[in-house]
Amino acid sequence: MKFYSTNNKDLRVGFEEAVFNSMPADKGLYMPEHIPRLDAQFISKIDQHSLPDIAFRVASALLGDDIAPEALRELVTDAINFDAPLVPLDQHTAVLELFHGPSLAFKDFGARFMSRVMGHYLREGQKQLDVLVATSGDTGGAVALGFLGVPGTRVTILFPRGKVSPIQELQLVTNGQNIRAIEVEGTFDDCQALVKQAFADPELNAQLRLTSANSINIARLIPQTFYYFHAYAQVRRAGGTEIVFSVPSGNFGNIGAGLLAMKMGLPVKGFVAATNLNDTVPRFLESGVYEARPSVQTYANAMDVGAPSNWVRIMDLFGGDLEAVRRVVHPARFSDAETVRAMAELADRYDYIACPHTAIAWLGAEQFRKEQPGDYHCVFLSTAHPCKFPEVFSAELAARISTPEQLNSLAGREGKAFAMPADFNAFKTFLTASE
Ligand SMILES: N[C@@H](CCOP(=O)(O)O)C(=O)O
Repeated sequence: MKFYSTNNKDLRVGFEEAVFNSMPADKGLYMPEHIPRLDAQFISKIDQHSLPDIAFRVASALLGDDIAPEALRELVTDAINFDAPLVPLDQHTAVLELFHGPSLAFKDFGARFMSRVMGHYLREGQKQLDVLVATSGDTGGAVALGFLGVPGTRVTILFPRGKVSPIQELQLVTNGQNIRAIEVEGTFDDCQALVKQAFADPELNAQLRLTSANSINIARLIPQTFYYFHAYAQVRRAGGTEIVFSVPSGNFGNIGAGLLAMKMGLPVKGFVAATNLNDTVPRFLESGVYEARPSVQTYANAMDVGAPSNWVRIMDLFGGDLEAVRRVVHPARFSDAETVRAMAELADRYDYIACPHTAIAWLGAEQFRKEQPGDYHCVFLSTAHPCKFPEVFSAELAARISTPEQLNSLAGREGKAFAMPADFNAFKTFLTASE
């Protein structure tokens, strides 16, 4: 499979180059040159397949022979070694829990797959790979665990100071070994802009072998399609056929992967793009005017993104046709007050404790059902375990949050983060000084 830049379809590169270069020099994003359709037979019998099986089929369709089948199967099975169960709340609504991996967030799908793809291509004696990642909360922790101790790699995580939850911060700053963290005086958008500027800086790229672990990297996006097919398989087992997915959205990689899955043949009735008050995309879908605004801090901090990177990919998937996007992607936005009320309602009505991001996705599903009643299944995505955000819950609800074993490894750990202004020269000096 070749990958083109969304800014120049004539620029085509192989998978390995797309992964390591992460972002084309023209600042577009890489997309597969054609979207393969999965075999209709396979889709019709998908309920007979396990998550690793589905993941292998989808990855093979997207990568062709870029990675040999046996190696790809091994890679996928090793990366996706945890489940993504669909938990029913009522007859027509279910939550897809994507937080059962090591960092307790859906980012483990992308980070684990990507680190293994890079491992597959890395050769001894090559220049050290400098992996840069900007995070608003969850991506950094997943990437850190994905690369911890991987020889030949060094990871630099940038996060906005004081804007991630205490547990997320521990996941970012306590890794040691080949993982370093920088707390940036600014927002996630500042962190993301610094990282993108680094990829566009010729001097830096002559000195260091830089790569991105954000969802601008196509290797982060591909594995996120797996769980949409897996959700469909589970809905089919429960006797359903038609699905609306409600996706908590920040950088728009998650819903972008869902739309890619749909283009590959996954039967979907529609998607809800559910945001917090960082609503650049809902505003765009409503008004047709794209205006990225500086992000504001909310309880659903991982979605505090003002300039979502992956929106260009979504427009590209629909050939730039906004009306076509609008037919499939339904916008929804919710305030902190609505989010907290939804968390309490989920607990009361269903005895389900959801993190703020998940609660926003549920609100999106509820809103869609009110607008378009019907016999379809609403699947809302749970992107992080609630134990990452105890401070957002009332004391009574916080006491009901389960403690997954993944949390134990953080207990009593001391961390370290370098403080830095949102200034490119300071970032560049940091990267080169510690070469
Ligand atoms: N929501 C993310 C922000 C980074 O987005 P990504 O799509 O590049 O992973 C986070 O939790 O850090």
